[in-house]
Amino acid sequence: MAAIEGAFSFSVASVVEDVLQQHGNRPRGLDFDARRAEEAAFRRYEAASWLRRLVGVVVAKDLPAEPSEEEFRIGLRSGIILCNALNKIQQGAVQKVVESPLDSALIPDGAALSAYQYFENVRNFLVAMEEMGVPTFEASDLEQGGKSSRVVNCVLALKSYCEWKQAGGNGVWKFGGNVKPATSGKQFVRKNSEPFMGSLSRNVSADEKSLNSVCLDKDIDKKPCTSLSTLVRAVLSDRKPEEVPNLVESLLSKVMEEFEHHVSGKSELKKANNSGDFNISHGNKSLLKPCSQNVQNAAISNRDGILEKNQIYDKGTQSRFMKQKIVVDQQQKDIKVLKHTLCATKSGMQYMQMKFHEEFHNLGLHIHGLAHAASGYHRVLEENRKLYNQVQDLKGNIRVYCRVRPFLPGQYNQLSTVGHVEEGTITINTLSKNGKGQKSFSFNKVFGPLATQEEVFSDTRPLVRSVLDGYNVCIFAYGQTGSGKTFTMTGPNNLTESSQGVNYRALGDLFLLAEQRKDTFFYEVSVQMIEIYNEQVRDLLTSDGLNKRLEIRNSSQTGLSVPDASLVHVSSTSDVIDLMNIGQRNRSVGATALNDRSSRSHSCLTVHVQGKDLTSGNILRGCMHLVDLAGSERVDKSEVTGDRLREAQHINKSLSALGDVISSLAQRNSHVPYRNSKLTQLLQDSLGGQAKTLMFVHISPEPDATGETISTLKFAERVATVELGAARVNKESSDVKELREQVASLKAALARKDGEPAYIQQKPSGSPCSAQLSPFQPTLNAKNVFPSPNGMRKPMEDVGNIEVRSDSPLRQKKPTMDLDELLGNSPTWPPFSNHDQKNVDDDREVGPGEWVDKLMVNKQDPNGVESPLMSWNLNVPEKPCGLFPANNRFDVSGIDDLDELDAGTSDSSEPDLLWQFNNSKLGSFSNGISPNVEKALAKPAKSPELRTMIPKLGPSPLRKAVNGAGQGHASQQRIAKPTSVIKRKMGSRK
Ligand SMILES: Nc1ncnc2c1ncn2[C@@H]1O[C@H](COP(=O)(O)OP(=O)(O)OP(=O)(O)O)[C@@H](O)[C@H]1O
Repeated sequence: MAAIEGAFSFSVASVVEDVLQQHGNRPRGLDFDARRAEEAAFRRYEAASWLRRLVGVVVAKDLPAEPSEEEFRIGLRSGIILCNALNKIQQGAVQKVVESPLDSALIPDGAALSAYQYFENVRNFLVAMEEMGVPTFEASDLEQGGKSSRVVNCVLALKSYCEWKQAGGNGVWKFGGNVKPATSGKQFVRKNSEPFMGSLSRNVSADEKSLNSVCLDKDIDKKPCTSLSTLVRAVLSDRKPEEVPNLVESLLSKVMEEFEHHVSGKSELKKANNSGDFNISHGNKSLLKPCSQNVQNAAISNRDGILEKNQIYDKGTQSRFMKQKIVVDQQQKDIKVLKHTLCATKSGMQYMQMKFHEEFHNLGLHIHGLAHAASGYHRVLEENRKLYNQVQDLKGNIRVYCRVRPFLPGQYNQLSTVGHVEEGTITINTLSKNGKGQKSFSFNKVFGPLATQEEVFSDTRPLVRSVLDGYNVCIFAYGQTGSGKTFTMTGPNNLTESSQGVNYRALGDLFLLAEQRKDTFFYEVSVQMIEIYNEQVRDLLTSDGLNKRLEIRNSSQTGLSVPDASLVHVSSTSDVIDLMNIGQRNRSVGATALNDRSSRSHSCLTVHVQGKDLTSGNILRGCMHLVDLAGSERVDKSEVTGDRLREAQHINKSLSALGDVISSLAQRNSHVPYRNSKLTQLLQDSLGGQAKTLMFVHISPEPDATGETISTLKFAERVATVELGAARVNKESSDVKELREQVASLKAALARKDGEPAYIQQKPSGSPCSAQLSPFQPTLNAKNVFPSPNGMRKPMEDVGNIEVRSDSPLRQKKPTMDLDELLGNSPTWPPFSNHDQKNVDDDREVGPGEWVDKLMVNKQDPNGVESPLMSWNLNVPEKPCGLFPANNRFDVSGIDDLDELDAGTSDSSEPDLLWQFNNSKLGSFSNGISPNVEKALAKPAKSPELRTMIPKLGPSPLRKAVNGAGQGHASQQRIAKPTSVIKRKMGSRK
């Protein structure tokens, strides 16, 4: 029976029950319900233990090995165990298993989240089972008690499917049991015994049975069979023997009926599924007998139900499929559209890329062109700047750099008076009657408030360096008090390397360059430091310097304007720093509480450079004045008294003298009033000579200084227009030459009288110079002595700050006829080393006629020929009848005020002299002396004594001087004074 039951998978117990009911006597003592429950429990245990085995106890922790129906339901309610089991059998059958983070037992049934998760899992499980063709249950079966039998059936069907797969099952697995497909199993279940029959009749397929037989060793598998035979035996045991055959017959026929019903149901199902063969493992059609109408009807209705279900299922699937197809079609269409769009976008992008490249290329070309134009523009600008500077150089203009001081700490919230600063232009915001205005000024360079000391110096460097090439250089700082003059020239009080001013940097640069040139030149650098306070010149390098009054001598042969000031040899920047510290200390000694000396005095650091050319032996001399002027502001004299008033007067005097000199030079006046102040005297060589001059004009940014700022800038603009003589040199040179020739004629006349060599006496009428040159040409390098024809500013080597070799005749002719020098007994500069000291000593020994040398050195013959003066010098000086006393001194008795004399004799500039000269109508004179010369030469001398001497100048006095030992001092003066005057005039053009 058990075999039959197993083979045909329907419930024999229910058949027996039916039969007994038909026979009207239900077996006593038989508890069918208990049996059904027992059977259901066995099946549940089987399902549970299979699940536990399959998914592991850990995953199936909520599922006991032998669960009650409630435990079984709750254990599987989350769907996790089911899904995991299914995935174990068919990987990926349930794509996503929602694992509940909480123990499902702890979650209240009504918890929305867990309910949703369970539902998700269970639904996914059921769908997958459906797709596999495995009988399923309804999700609600897990939610309500009493329906777990269908779940058990489903699990056991899955188990059967698993075993089929494990046994190498291929193709489509066919379920052999008469279990309803997915949703409702009611058609297959008898109404009156649903719970029991559910557990007995469903899912016990032949396959399952066979699989069950595999597990025969387990008691659980034997129990249904055992209980069935026990049931039959129990039923038959209390029957009378005559009842047994009937009972058995009806029992068998009932079994057959059930069997046929089962078979026909299967076949219907098979047909409905178009599967062709009905899977009956041990089925044998010959065994089938005609079924009763009921069974057939049931089977038909069952089949219809299946078909209907299948149709519904198919329809659902189809509609789902259709929907999916529509979606897929739509998506494909979309993809096509997208592809098209992508293509269009791609080609658009390519086009744009191409265009971009094209434009980029064009832009590159454009930028290249612009860059080229810009560099060209910059080149042109640079070229312009160079040309401008060259023109300035050619014209000999004073360079003017303007520097704007930044606001000092605590002033930052003020509005600057400086509107705009460009390369060479500065615009000042002004306040006028008409409201706000602007005024622009142009200079060689303008440094804004942010300019560093290094930047300022870098534009000054070339000028400084030319000192080593033998130029005279003057750099002076101008501006009102507190505008930053000292800052630029020296630096701030707390000096650092980066804040060092022009003075330190200039000296540092000189040493650096001297070092670089040491293979070709030997340089010696010496320094003087003076201040002009209240029109008194004081030495800042000696402690008692403030008490000693020094004199300024522009024509000093030594090249020292203030020969009496200490001249200290320096060989390094640190030497300079030490010296400047001494200078600053000495300067501050003179300061009082009321009077900051730096604001009230002019200070001047003068650097003297002497360089010896190691190959030619030539000596270059250059000097550089670095001047920090007193504050330029106009002092209202009514507001100050006493010392302050005196200071103000002196400052005003010296600065207005500077202004006068500048404007005289700017207007090319014949008279330039250098002598009106010590300052202009000091700067005479730099302002009117062939020096390179740079003025730093400083302005403050404060609005209340606008008035001073404007007047400062106006002054500076006037300074910028001044031409330093180069243009005048050409013109003046020819005149000077003429003068020289006339003097030479005088000399020749003298010589003739004294039986001088024939070449002197035979002076050609046309050119007095040319006839006298030849004998000296071998010993005199005229090229180094005479000015170049174009009159351009030249290195001192060319224009006069040069000494030729010590053995040169020129070297021996040192001018000492300057009045100041004659009177001042000035020290020799520079303190050269031994071999040079000899030359210096030689210089001292040179006596009469030295002025000629000075004249020669400073003014060269444009034709490059030797001047007749030279020949005169070479022949005359050592004669006992010398024109000048050997001690180089005039008899100046009767000239009380040296300043007066000085001013009288050298107040005029060279143009002044020339003007006088032109007016004197020099041209022809008999006996080598023109009356005009007398006039011209006599004019500058203020002393009546000197003036009375001039008319006597001529052959006779000279002759007297040469011949007559009795010619006293006076006659020497008569000659000397005019020549001295000439020399001074020439010397002033140095
Ligand atoms: N370019 C600058 N950058 C920073 N500070 C500056 C600058 N120029 C000047 N100063 C500062 O301004 C103040 C006045 O400057 P400085 O003493 O150089 O003026 P000055 O014109 O020399 O005055 P005086 O006429 O009294 O000598 C100082 O404190 C100085 O450090």
